[in-house]
Amino acid sequence: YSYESIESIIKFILSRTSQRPEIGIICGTGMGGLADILYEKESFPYKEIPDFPVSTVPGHLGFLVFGKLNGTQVICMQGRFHVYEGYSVWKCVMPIRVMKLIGVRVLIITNAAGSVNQNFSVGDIMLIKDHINFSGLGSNNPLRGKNDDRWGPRFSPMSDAYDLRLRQLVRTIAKKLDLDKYLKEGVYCMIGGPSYETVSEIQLLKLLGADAVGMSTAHEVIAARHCAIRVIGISLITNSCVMKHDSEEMPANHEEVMEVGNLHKKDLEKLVTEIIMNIDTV
Ligand SMILES: O=P(O)(O)O[C@@H]1C[C@H](O)[C@@H](CO)O1
Ligand SMILES: Nc1nc2[nH]cnc2c(=O)[nH]1
Repeated sequence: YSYESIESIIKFILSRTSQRPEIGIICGTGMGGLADILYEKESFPYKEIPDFPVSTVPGHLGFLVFGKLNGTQVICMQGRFHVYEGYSVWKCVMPIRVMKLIGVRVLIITNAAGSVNQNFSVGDIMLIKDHINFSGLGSNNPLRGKNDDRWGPRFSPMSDAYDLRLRQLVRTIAKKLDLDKYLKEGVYCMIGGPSYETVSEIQLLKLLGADAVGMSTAHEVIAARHCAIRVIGISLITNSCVMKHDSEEMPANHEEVMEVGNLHKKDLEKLVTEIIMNIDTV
């Protein structure tokens, strides 16, 4: 997508809504309900937006939702694009550039993830402090190819990808909401998927310093930071990864992932609502 092609997508969308949000949300698997916290909603099915990919994964509805929360305008991706769906990594992150041109300054990225850290429990919320972009370390990076300086520089730092002050805000809010017992902080590792990890792969990720593993987010964060959008990353721990060979534990499965997403919907809604209401303070 050239800069100009994103501009023409923007033209299509903005001619159909007067909302101009500065805060974006990406809903993880089973967390599409996050859009329910908005009112005065205007929803655009991805399939009706020119040049937009479509959602193919259960638990990702496929709507771009504009709406308000306590007077603050928000744009929400009810469904994200994964590389394993067959989309190129640059295509998966295209909506982030759309958000940039709409005026988004802060992006709250949520995902469902398996726990690698054995101190984490299903239902915990992991505030992402860093990521390991497993597939991106080779060359599957969303910024690969000719750089357009209108988005950002050729070489983008990532050592400060997950905004420190916003993380402090999330911690404070979690405490206030009495969610701090569920709040963990850690490193998210993105793998390509769609197969879940083998036991040996989980052991490897543990050695590398990963606390949770999933199939999204890192590429989105890279695209967001490249165009100077500040990022909050939140993983809902939906399953404990099997750490030992020949164990009787239940293998990871997408039904469980979606179910846990649904079960902890209210906690996430409360947290995200309060974050949005206080974002201007940092
Ligand atoms: O879109 P997210 O990262 O929340 O979804 C995770 C990764 C896979 O898409 C799916 C596996 O169950 O959940
Ligand atoms: N790769 C990966 N993605 C997930 N998404 C939700 N749970 C998992 C998991 O265990 N592994």
